[in-house]
Amino acid sequence: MVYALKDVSVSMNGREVLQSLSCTLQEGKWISVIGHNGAGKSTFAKLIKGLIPSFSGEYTYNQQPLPRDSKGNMRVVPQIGYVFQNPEQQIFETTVYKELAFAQKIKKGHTGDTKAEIESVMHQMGLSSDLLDASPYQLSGGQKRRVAIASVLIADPELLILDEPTAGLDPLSRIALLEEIRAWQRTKNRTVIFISHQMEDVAEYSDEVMIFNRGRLLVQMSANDLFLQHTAFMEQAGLPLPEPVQLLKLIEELSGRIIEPVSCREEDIMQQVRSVWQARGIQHDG
Ligand SMILES: Nc1ncnc2c1ncn2[C@@H]1O[C@H](COP(=O)(O)OP(=O)(O)OP(=O)(O)O)[C@@H](O)[C@H]1O
Repeated sequence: MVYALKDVSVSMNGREVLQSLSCTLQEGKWISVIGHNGAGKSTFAKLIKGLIPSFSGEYTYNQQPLPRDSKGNMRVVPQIGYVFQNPEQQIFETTVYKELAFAQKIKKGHTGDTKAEIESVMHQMGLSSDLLDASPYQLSGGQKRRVAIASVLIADPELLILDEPTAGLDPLSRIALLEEIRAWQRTKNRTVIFISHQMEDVAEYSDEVMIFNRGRLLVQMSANDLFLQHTAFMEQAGLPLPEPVQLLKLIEELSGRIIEPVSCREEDIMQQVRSVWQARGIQHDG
């Protein structure tokens, strides 16, 4: 599956909020979307989901135009899941089970094995089945967020949009949640569009990164290329580098050596940094 935009512009209240946007979203990729407040990230996500009825340019799915209604307006794309910011605010059923059963019914038009599917999605999101009878309001913030995400995953979307899914979570809950989403994505080979202001998470999880700047897509490239080779794009957008990359640059400066980690993930960077450090220690000892 490939979603593609070609020369798309979006105007709202007479102002162009996305300009000449062209990109492709490939199957099985974790694509992070970064940029300052107001850069156009959420508008891009809504556009992909089909929530923006009218725009100029082309939006295709597997090279075919996406369906429109009789007035030519874009329709909501059902196979895309959208987790809005603070999704737990949209939980309204009295138990976790009812919330997920409701989501399953409306999103999937479902009449099959409700309970088994609900338990499976709970498991994917690291939630115990013991919580099925609990009121969502008894859950912790992290658990509530997971239930809200599970209610989107239950429709088995082929592309999942997450708009700042970890906002307000503590560091441990944040990592646990992202790990669960990554496990889901990898097992099913799904595409994730991840909007985030946390550059460390972006470096850790992304295959590709899209930088938005003032309504324009500045660049779409692999996370490794962006954070290890082409950091000028981050400077151009006024965005900070992930902390491990900042450390890498500092050590390079201090050691006078170019360090080439295999990826921009923290573990790979720290491994290289440690070996440079150790090599210097041995030199000093000698
Ligand atoms: N319904 C609307 N009507 C008019 N302008 C809008 C509307 N929705 C968004 N905008 C404008 O479009 C621009 C992009 O907004 P958008 O929400 O896409 O930014 P963002 O990058 O997601 O920001 P943030 O990081 O704060 O969520 C902003 O200037 C915003 O004010």
